[in-house]
This record gives sequence, structure tokens and C-alpha cells, in this order.
Amino acid sequence: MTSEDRSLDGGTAAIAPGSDRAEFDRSSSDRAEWDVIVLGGAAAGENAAQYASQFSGLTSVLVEASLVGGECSYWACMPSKSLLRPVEVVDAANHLSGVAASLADPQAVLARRDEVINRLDDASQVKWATDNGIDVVRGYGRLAGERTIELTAPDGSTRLLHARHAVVVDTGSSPSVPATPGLREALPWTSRDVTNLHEIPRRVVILGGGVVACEAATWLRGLGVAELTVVYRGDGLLTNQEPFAGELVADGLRDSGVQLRPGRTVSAVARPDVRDTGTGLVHGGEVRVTLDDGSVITADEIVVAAGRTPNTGDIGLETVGLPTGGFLDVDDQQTVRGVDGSWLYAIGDVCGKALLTHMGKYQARIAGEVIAARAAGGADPAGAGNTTDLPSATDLPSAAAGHLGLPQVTFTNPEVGSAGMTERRAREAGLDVETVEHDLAALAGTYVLREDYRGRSKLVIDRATDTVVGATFVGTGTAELVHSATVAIVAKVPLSTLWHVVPSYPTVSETWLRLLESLRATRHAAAKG
Ligand SMILES: Cc1cc2nc3c(=O)[nH]c(=O)nc-3n(C[C@H](O)[C@H](O)[C@H](O)COP(=O)(O)OP(=O)(O)OC[C@H]3O[C@@H](n4cnc5c(N)ncnc54)[C@H](O)[C@@H]3O)c2cc1C
Ligand SMILES: NC(=O)c1ccc[n+]([C@@H]2O[C@H](COP(=O)([O-])OP(=O)(O)OC[C@H]3O[C@@H](n4cnc5c(N)ncnc54)[C@H](O)[C@@H]3O)[C@@H](O)[C@H]2O)c1
Repeated sequence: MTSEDRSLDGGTAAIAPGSDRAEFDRSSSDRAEWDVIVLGGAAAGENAAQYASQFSGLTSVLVEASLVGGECSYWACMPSKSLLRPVEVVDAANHLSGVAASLADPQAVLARRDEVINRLDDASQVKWATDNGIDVVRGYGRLAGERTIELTAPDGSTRLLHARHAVVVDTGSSPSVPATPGLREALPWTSRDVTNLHEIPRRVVILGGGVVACEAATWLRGLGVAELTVVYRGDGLLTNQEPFAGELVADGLRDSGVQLRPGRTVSAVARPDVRDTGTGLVHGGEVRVTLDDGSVITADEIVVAAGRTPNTGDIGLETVGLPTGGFLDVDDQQTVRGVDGSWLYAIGDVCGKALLTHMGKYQARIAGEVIAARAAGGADPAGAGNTTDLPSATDLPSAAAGHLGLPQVTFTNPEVGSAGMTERRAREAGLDVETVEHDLAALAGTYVLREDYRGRSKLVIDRATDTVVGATFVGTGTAELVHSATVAIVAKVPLSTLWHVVPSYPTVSETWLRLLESLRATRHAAAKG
């Protein structure tokens, strides 16, 4: 299997036969020096090690405290998408005349989720690493000065690991739990519980209106939660998206029977009977959730989906002169700013640029290539901070272009796909923008998908270059449209060229043509005065 074939960050769920974690750990346990040490073995970290070592001859190691593959593989992307897909199929079927479907066996859906997450066994990921010449060391790592990691092994013993060239931090993020009175004491479900649920509570309150909250509300309701309330600050859901995205998702949730409480937050939580039953099991008795308007919701479980905290509080950043607890500030080579010698890199959630697996993996590919290029630059990396012979930043791979594209899909009903900047962000960036929107329900391609199609698309255009800098598509079947927008944005395709990119009939992608036609009409009218 290649890295792209294997589970989690992308692929199959089957556990590869023949891997032997214990044997591998023994073989690497006495080694103390590699060219590259990756702290945190998530999908991004795997890519960093791969790209640093694949064609360079550099040695690399993943230091992983838990499961190789990270959050995405076991407690985030993969379990959540496996829970959402059956809900989407049922909903799509029930909006076509002559077709009827139901989610008849929720336990079977949970069983398939368990297959998708390899039953929390990372043997196939470890095998992929070792097959690719990447070592894996189990344990918790902390920086202990330049190019050095202090490893605390699972048996509690400690030892120092040294990197000849680079250390890459890929320690990810953890759910933030607000300091609301009684909330932490109530042992609320976090993203780990709600993706790895083994019990389906009858009544649930979700705190938050972001991506995790909206997706979790979709699968919990689909799996049979009878009373589901989403409590969120401000007026809208998914506030990082164009406003119509949150509005359409709110409509979809309401239609499915979810109660929305916008503009509210939780002021107190009480759960007299708290039990630490384990991940995905109801954590005790009833929860009384008091909102800031004094109203009280009684539920069987509360889910906190209030953003993420970077895992930088206890990784020894102070030993290299960096502040602890915040996101790591990186340049376009993913090198951490504020550390001399260009040996410390950060990728994934921990650098706070885009908390998405595919963006973390992109950053990892760049970091890996930069490390290999710097290593080939002739400098003696052990010569403490000697960067004089290294390629200059302008000669090195850069993550700047990919961050312009910034694709994201939120797998709600309707799904939300976006790339680049929203109109608000583009204006905040100082661009002179023109926008155009289209009602996706007006397409032949969406009419055949479902009879009551609701959806909208929007382009944000930079007038100075006449290129697309942002695109949003909301509606069934829009997820796969995102890549077309990412290509247009990253490649800075002029609108005059996009006119010749003909979408197939009858597909959702015809919205590109309608958007360009609207723009043409607007510009024609403006030119006529
Ligand atoms: C419910 C949910 C659904 C999501 N769905 C999607 C999606 O569909 N698509 C998408 O693109 N993104 C999705 N995301 C976001 C995605 O999961 C994250 O962006 C991604 O997992 C971040 O990867 P990472 O490389 O930063 O590290 P993580 O996946 O957070 O992993 C970090 C790893 O480092 C290890 N570690 C931490 N500290 C140490 C240490 N000191 N020593 C050794 N090891 C350490 C951890 O054990 C872990 O394995 C979702 C997130 C959530 C919560
Ligand atoms: N399909 C996907 O790509 C996908 C799916 C899930 C998560 N993710 C990623 O994971 C990250 C985390 O998702 P998330 O939903 O936890 O974060 P988010 O930033 O998307 O949303 C956080 C929500 O919590 C609210 N909030 C924050 N602090 C609060 C407080 N003290 N009290 C009340 N409400 C509070 C915010 O107002 C917001 O509604 C996101 O950046 C997202 O990109 C991606």
C-alpha cells in the first residue's frame, strides 16, 4: 500500500497483515539519532517524514504517544464521515419520488464506523511507515533544547533522541472546553465521544455552531437522537463561511427536527450523577443545561464543540525560547519563527493556519521537501545554526500558493464546499472584489438529484487580476465541485479562460457557467451605463 492507499487520511480500512508493532518498537528502541524527528505521528507527520526522506536518503522517525494516524484517522474525519454517509443516502433517497429509505440499523452503522477506524488499531499505519523506511517510536516527546527530544516511553523510562537536521512538530490539537460553571465537572462529550459513540442518547444538547457541531447534529439526528438542541453564540452557524451557507445548513437541521438556539450560550451545567464510563458512552445521569436567558434544557448528554486548543502546552517549547500553549508561528517553509538555525518546523493544527487534514498534509509535503533541500544545501546541520550555505527561502518550496486555495467541505445536509476567501475575508485583505451568486435549484443537474433541491453558489473575484479568489457551493452534490474552484484560485485562471472551461450537462458543475453568465450580464449592463 502507498501512503495514499492506507486508512485514515485517505483510504481503506483493512488492517494490513503482517505488521508487528512490538517487534518494530524493539528494533528502534536503542537508536538515538535520526536526520529528522517528527513529534506526533498523525497523517501530516507521516507525510513530512516521507517527503523528507523518500528521495534524499535522510533517516526519519515518528514519535507518537498514542496511535499513528492521529485524530483524523480515529476520532475525527474518518469516523464522522462514516456516520454521515448513511444519513446522506437516506435523505437523498427520501427526496425522490418512488424511492423510500430508512436508517434501519443504527448499530450496523456504528459497526461499520468501527471498521473504518480499524477498531483503534494502528498496525496498518505503522506498517506503512516501516515499509517506507520511516521508524516509529512510541512515547511522549518534549523538546529538550536544539534538535533534541526527551522521550518518555510507555514504561515511564526516559531517553534523549537527537535530530541531525530537523524536528517537525505535528502534535495537533485538542477540544476546547469553556470554563462554564459545571461544564467540565459534568464530563461532557467532546469530538472524540461523539465520533466514537457506542450509545445513542435520547436527548442531546450541542454547544457550538461550527463545523463539528453542525456535522455532529446531522449524524446524531440521523442515528435517532429524539431531542437534539444546538446552542450557539451569534446569529449564524458556520460563521467562517459565506452567511448563506450557515442559513441553508440551519434550514436543513430545522427540517430534520433539530432545535436551534442561536444567540445563546450556556451559563451553567449541572449533572449530579457523573460517571466516567469511557469514550462514547453516556457519562452519567441527566444533565441540566441553563442558557444565558435563564431557560433550562434537560438532556441525557451534552456535546462540547467549541473549537480547538493546540497541543503545545507541554512539549518543551520553553527549552528553545518559545512561548507555550499557543499556535506555532511558521513561515512559508513551515519553519517556526523565533528559533535560529531553521531546524524547527510545525505542520497541521498546531500552526493554526488551517485546521484541516488535507492542509496539514500539504504543509507536511512542503516541510519535508524543504528539509531535504536544506539538507542537500551543503551545510553541516550539526554545526549549530550554520545557515550560510543553505538555499535561500526564495529557492525553497513554499506553502504560500496552496494556502490561497484552502479547500474545505462540511458534510452537512446540505453540504458546504468552499475554496479561497469569503467576500468578507477578501475585503478585509484589502482586495477590490466583485461577487456573483447563483441559485443552484435552477439547474437541470440539481433537479434530477432531488426534487426539493436547495442550494447556492458564489464567486468572489479580484477586480485587479480578474481571477477568482473565493468560491462557495452549498447543496447536495457540491463537495466534488470544490476542487475545480481550488484549481481556478491557485492557478489564478483568468475569467476570460474560465469561459472556455465547459461544464457537462446536466451536472451541478453547470453552476460555473451560470455564475459567469450572471457576471457577463452585470458587466454588460454596467458598460452600457
Ligand atoms: C469531529 C472532527 C471531524 C473532522 N473532520 C475533518 C474532515 O472531514 N476533513 C478535514 O480535512 N479535517 C477534519 N477535521 C480536522 C482534522 O481532524 C484535523 O485538522 C487533523 O486531525 C489535524 O491533524 P494534525 O496533523 O494537526 O494532528 P492530530 O491529528 O491532532 O494528531 C496529533 C498526533 O500527535 C500525537 N502527539 C501529541 N503530542 C505528542 C507528544 N508530545 N509526543 C508524541 N506524540 C504526540 C497525538 O497522539 C496525535 O497522534 C475534523 C476534526 C474533528 C474534531
Ligand atoms: N468537514 C471538515 O472539514 C471538518 C469537520 C469537523 C471539524 N473540522 C475542523 O475542526 C476544527 C474545529 O471545529 P469546531 O467546530 O470545534 O470549531 P469551529 O471553530 O468551527 O467552531 C467553534 C464554535 O464554538 C463556538 N464557541 C467557541 N468558544 C465558545 C464558548 N466559550 N462558548 C460558547 N461557544 C463557543 C464558536 O462560536 C463556534 O460556533 C475546525 O477548524 C474545522 O475546520 C473540519
